[in-house]
Amino acid sequence: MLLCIDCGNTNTVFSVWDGRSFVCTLRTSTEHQRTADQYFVWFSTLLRHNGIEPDISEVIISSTVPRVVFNLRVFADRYFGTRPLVVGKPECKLPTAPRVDAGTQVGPDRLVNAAGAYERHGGELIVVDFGTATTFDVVAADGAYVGGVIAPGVNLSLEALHAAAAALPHVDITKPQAVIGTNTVACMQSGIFWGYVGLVREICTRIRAEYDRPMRVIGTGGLAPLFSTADVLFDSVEDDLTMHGLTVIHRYNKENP
Ligand SMILES: Nc1ncnc2c1ncn2[C@@H]1O[C@H](COP(=O)(O)OP(=O)(O)OP(=O)(O)O)[C@@H](O)[C@H]1O
Ligand SMILES: CC(C)(CO)[C@@H](O)C(=O)NCCC(=O)O
Ligand SMILES: [K+]
Repeated sequence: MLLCIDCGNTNTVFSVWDGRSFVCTLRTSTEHQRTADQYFVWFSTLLRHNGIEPDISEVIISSTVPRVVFNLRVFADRYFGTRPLVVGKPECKLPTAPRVDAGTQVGPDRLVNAAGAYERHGGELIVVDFGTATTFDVVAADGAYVGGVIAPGVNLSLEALHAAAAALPHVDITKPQAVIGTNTVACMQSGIFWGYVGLVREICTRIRAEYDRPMRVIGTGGLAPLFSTADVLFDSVEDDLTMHGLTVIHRYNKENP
């Protein structure tokens, strides 16, 4: 089985692919101190808890945090006897090379999202991912990542508000009943929720105008379903887009050694 690892700045997700579907998905916070042995204890315990034998023969990693990759490589080697494919490294090929400024290191999660979305939908897409950052990835007709937008993530904006203003509490993100809040929490929730609805709508409108072609918009990440209840922001919402992209890139590398 193939183990797909998506390491974000906040969370790391492990998903086991049996060739047809994801049989198990596990989430842990991203910590660069975590050792290969710690990963294995956590991973094998939870797999067994889910009734799955940790029978992993291949590993693919996408990491936005460079320093966690070393221990994940040791984990793959020590416990599964395999050399992982690491997205963004020269030995990991992409189905279509990105077209960006020379020397730019595109976040591997964005390259993976582009590959996953293209495989499902074909070209001319905007992928919106609500992770630590809210990212927009533009996918051309041939599947290439050709640029995008990086905005602060929803949780990050809320945390910044709480951290910078003594009287502002920590609040959870929800869709507020009204735009005009009549208490502090409601005011903050409204600012974040409707502010991000506007941000997503405006950025997609401007990308479409600049690109000057019809484009479909795919939403992904933990908060995409919540934002899709507010407005017609997305043509489709997919919670497994990054994981799907990892299987696409893995297959491409197997078929094009
Ligand atoms: N209503 C909600 N309010 C706050 N957070 C939510 C809500 N619904 C989902 N989430 C959060 O979304 C997160 C999952 O998002 P996702 O995996 O896309 O990004 P992340 O893990 O936060 O960031 P990264 O991938 O950059 O590490 C989870 O941490 C979950 O707590
Ligand atoms: C923007 C994030 C943090 C989103 O996870 C990640 O994709 C990243 O670190 N990117 C590097 C810069 C870039 O994508 O252009
Ligand atoms: K993510």
